[in-house]
Amino acid sequence: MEYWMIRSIRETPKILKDVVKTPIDIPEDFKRYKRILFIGCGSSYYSSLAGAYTFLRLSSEIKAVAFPASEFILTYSNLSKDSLVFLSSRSGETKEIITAAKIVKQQGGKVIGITCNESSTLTKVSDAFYIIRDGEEPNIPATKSFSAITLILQKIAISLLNDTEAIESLEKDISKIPKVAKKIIEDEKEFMKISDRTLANKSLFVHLGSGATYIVTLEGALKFRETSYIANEVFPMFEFRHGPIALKVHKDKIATFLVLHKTCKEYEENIRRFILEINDLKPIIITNNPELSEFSDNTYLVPWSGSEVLSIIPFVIPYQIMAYYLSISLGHDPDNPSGLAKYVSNF
Ligand SMILES: N[C@@H]1[C@@H](O)[C@H](O)[C@@H](COP(=O)(O)O)O[C@@H]1O
Repeated sequence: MEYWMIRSIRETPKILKDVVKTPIDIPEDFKRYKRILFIGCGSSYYSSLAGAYTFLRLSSEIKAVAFPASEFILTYSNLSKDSLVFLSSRSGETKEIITAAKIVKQQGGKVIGITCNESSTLTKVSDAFYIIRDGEEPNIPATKSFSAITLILQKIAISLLNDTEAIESLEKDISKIPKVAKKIIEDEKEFMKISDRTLANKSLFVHLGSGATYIVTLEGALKFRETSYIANEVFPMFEFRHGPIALKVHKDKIATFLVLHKTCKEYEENIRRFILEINDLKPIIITNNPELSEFSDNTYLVPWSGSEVLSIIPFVIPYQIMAYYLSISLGHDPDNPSGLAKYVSNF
């Protein structure tokens, strides 16, 4: 039996094509804001991290930061004073998001909503909004909607940069993402094999990433938690050496994912040494650097040659597919994970 989750993943290239074509028309008076907040819950929080990361890497003028909506409400709401705030929510109904929108407006900030649900409460409380057409998913774990929300946030961030040349080159990269996504999805069987070979019978998944791929590993770990109920730990790659490496005593029970975009040559040697250091964990390596593939029998070479900042979508799709097949092989229903709802309606 085939579940909705895999069908949604397969629809990713199609909805990304629409996002690529979506015109970005931020109202002129919103552009004066020099602080930008990205807020979401669950997968939409990780998309929000991608939005903030885009500014962090590419702009020295605009200060951007991402929060889970609950943390914004409890601790950081004063930051929305005079800020432009992107609130992302697939459903547009998550209660923390709606509460956050009200706080932002009370504080004099502007709210831009990003959602797949045009008739949602979020669109009603936003000053402006973007709709992801066909982004709604019958499956509870977000897949194509995660990619689409991530892409629109990154597209918006890029449109607000002050460097025409950089914008042009990044937009070229953006236009390549749907095709690359399609190519990766054609490798579905490969991920099924990795999942069968390596993940069954493990009780802890450890994920190591850096920069954009750190965000990928956060979302990837959430997919495994949601669909397979397995414990997952996520670390910026080299942080693993500062304590968590002690987990190696359980090496037979751990599946390790090393998810890496090509880095500058200067640090390649450090990465090689690190891979040797964790060799006994037999990492699954997901990378676009062919030179790292020799380090494991379990490697997937991501066909992405564009900017590191825009690598989140190409790198996350393998994770979504592996999570799907693991859930199936464990006999779970990936569309309706136990105890989870599409969105949380109370706060
Ligand atoms: N179980 C779901 C998550 O899978 C989802 O990511 C989150 C945010 O939902 P939304 O993006 O609709 O606000 O809500 C629930 O917790």
